[in-house]
Amino acid sequence: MMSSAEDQLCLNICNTLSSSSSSASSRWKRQTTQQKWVKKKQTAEKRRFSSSEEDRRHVFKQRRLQHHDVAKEEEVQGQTAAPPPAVVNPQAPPADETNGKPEKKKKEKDGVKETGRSSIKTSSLFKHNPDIPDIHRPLVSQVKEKIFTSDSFSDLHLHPHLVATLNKVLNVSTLTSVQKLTIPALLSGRDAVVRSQTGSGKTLSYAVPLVQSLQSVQPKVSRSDGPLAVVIVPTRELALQTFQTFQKLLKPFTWIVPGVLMGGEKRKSEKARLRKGINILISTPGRLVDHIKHTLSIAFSAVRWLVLDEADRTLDLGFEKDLTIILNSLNSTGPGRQNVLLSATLTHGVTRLADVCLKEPVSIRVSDPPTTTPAVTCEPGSVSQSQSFAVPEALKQFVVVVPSKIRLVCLAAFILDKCQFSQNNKLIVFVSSCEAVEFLHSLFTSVLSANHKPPLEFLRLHGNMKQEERSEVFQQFSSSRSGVLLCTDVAARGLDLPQVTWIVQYTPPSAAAEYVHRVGRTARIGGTGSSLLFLTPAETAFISELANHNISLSEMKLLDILSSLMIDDTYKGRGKYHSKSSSKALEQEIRERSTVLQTEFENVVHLDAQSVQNAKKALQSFLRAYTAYPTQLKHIFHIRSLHLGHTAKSFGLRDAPQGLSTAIGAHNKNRSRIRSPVKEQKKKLTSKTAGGKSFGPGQREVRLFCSEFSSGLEGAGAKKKKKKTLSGREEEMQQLD
Ligand SMILES: Nc1ncnc2c1ncn2[C@@H]1O[C@H](COP(=O)(O)OP(=O)(O)OP(=O)(O)O)[C@@H](O)[C@H]1O
Repeated sequence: MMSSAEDQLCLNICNTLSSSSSSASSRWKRQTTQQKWVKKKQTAEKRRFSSSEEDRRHVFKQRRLQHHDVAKEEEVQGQTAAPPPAVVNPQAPPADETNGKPEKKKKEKDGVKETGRSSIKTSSLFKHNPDIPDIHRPLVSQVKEKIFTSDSFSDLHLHPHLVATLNKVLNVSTLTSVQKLTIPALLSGRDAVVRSQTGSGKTLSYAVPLVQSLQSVQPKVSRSDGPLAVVIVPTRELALQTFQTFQKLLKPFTWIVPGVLMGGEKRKSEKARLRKGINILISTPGRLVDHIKHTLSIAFSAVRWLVLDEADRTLDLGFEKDLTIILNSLNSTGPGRQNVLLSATLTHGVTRLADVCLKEPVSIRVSDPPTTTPAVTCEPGSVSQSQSFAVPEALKQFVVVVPSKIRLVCLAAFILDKCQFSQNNKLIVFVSSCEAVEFLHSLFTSVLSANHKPPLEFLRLHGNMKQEERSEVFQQFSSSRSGVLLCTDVAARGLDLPQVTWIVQYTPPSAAAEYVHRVGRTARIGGTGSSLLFLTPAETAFISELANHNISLSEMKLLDILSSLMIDDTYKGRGKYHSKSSSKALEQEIRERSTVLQTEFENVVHLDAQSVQNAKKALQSFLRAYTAYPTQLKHIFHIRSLHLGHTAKSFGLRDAPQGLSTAIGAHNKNRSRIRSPVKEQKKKLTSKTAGGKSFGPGQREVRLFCSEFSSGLEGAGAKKKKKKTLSGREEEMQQLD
């Protein structure tokens, strides 16, 4: 029979299914939940039993050990008047009152209660959460793009060695839709603005005609000619990837030399390479500007191609200044050149840029618009203003609505489900700041990796890492078959990482376009993939915002995700649950296990002063990034709607930290909400280009503050000064290049 304390405990856990959970549970299809996790468990078991003999022995050994430990623990508990179970009723009399141990009394005073697991502190995870609203899913007609055509590269009258290289080295023979439209247009000498969905082969659509054109130049191109083509891309990793593509394409044309310039590399060695001669110059904007200013040997007199890949990003976040310098420099010396702008998200910014630097461009758009217009358009003249975005057809898009407090556990449960209990999943998790990436990386490595066999592999990528490490991680994740990459938006654009199965947006993107690029890291070139967007109950209007851009999401239920904690007993609750219990009991056990996991996170975070400090830093950077959402999304993502205490929990902090208010904004003590951080910046940016035309008013206040692609070579003083005014997201953006 249950003791009265246990009865109380049970009651309390049911009570903790308060507001949010109760409304969720009323919608919760009980049978389905139970069936779902039983099925999950069976699949996981099956997988385990079908694995190698060694693995099997290992699993059994683990289980034996666990049973042994549990038995031992029970034995000890039996001897020491049984401490309370894993989750404790906060209203129940403190443990020390029953056994009178002074040590426990002290911890109670600190607002921390002990559980059955040695020194596990409880966390009221399911209490006082906001209701999870019913999701309104507007009707959306998704924009579709056909990826492949029936034509092949050999139909394009390219140099036979180029076709052979495409077939044998790059393993491609059939043209994609965007390649079929773009390659002939560029071969005919036209400027072009190209929009097609992520992973549809845009790189080859400009790289093939560029190489075809340069290999035919007579007399033959030589290094001393300097740059004949300049390709601008927004991030270092993308620069590296693009450079590697050119290296492959140029195998038969050894006299044409590609080269890459990017922040983080040694400027001196780049200067030396420029002196020797680079014919196809791939660069991030900030570093190119740096060389324009400081490297005498850089000369653009022979440039006949300018490619701006991810052109809308190139214009985002106040980077127009760099682009103006580059265009000025090219215009002042070069002959007539061909210009190409590409992106999966053609926005008004790109249209303005097209007006400025393109001559009668062909507008190439591969899409089946939501209206009845033709499936594929290729028209000269004006560039499309459309704001509807295409996402890969085989991409399954999900959203989960999670109260702030439960976010961390929900992410962990999702990762465990995909990486521990299923096979061959490769996940990218997007987070809004470098510090938050660091925090999650170290927390998950110490809790999730340590608790599971084989250990889960977590990698991280963000702008505050040394370039060497960034490249290493990029290559490592590229070649791995499974694992989790925690990253900032530094990995959102253009990266072609093979076999990524899930994209998780743990913090929502700053715009629908960014959403498209993030999810575009999976389901590439006709492949399958899935994505999951985390939103808090206050942020669900973002679903309608995405619907405005023809993006439709299906809902994944929070409890479904958390139920993966039932698959094995690593985070077991009180241990009374079995598969034949009621579904109410199942929900209760899921919540208990979630609480056990959250408690483990909190224990690790509170292990020492340094790790508490790291969690606070991560929280602070998250809050700062939150203030950087653009004005038009502030009604969805406003710092005021965040609950500091709840948000702190998602960083493993037991309480809302003091002293954040000066950096983030005053902390409203009554409501525990965060006040608006800074007065919204009203000034608009209008920068002039070489042609004297304006790119138009900047849409984001952050444009005023930063040059996203700064090379990091400015004086330390200048850097320091800038930092004072930047938000977390902006700081991260500064590190992109
Ligand atoms: N014709 C083709 N046949 C098969 N694979 C191709 C073809 N063209 C390109 N690919 C492959 O498709 C993948 C995606 O190509 P790419 O990176 O150029 O896409 P993208 O449209 O630029 O994507 P994003 O918008 O995300 O930058 C690459 O691995 C590339 O090698």
